[in-house]
Amino acid sequence: MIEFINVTKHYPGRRHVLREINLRLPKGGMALLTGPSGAGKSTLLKLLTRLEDVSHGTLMVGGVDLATLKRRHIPAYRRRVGVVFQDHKLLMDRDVYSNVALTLQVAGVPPRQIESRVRAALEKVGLGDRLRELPATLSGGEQQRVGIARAIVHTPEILLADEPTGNLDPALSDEILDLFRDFHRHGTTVLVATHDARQIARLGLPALHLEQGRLHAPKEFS
Ligand SMILES: Nc1ncnc2c1ncn2[C@@H]1O[C@H](COP(=O)(O)OP(=O)(O)OP(=O)(O)O)[C@@H](O)[C@H]1O
Repeated sequence: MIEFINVTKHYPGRRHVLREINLRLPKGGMALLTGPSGAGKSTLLKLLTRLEDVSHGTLMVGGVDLATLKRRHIPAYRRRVGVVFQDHKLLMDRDVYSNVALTLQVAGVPPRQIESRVRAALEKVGLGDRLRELPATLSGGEQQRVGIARAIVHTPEILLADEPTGNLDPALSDEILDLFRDFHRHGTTVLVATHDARQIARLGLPALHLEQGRLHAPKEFS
């Protein structure tokens, strides 16, 4: 469960970016986060990953109050929350396998577990036979799949994505968003920020709409 209770966020020297957000996204639920550029979508996702702190209010994720989460517990928390970015932030001089394995190595996962987990994650995104290729030899959609494999290799409870199809053509966008829906069907809580009106209409998923820092959500989410 993700729960925002009267959450407000402002950056130093700026007026409020998010205002009194109230939201309950149940465990295993999926929603799209929509709204115009600058509405605060990325900021809301950054609060969930503890890249930014809440200014006022309470944010609970899977029973954890993020305001009181100790710095030393942040890495363990982040393993419970996978994140996919628009520009996938891959290491271009490392192959597909290494890009995904690195996150397990950094987390101190025993080396004998790493190979099977990386292979399983890459299988899930349809890249099980591309392990030794460099990102530059993959299409944009395939690179995004590597980013998704990296986000799910810890089998997170929650998967967040910030404009994951921003650079992709419509067919590839469909594939990527269908992949997120598959993870949701397997029990992962999924929140995807997008301003792609076509996807919003096609997926028929609940839309949480941000406008000038205010959230407009269907009744069951508030
Ligand atoms: N680190 C920061 N410091 C100060 N202001 C910021 C910071 N990050 C974002 N902002 C401001 O907060 C507002 C919301 O930005 P945010 O990136 O959350 O919006 P968004 O809805 O994700 O936009 P886009 O769709 O263009 O990515 C913007 O006015 C932005 O300039």
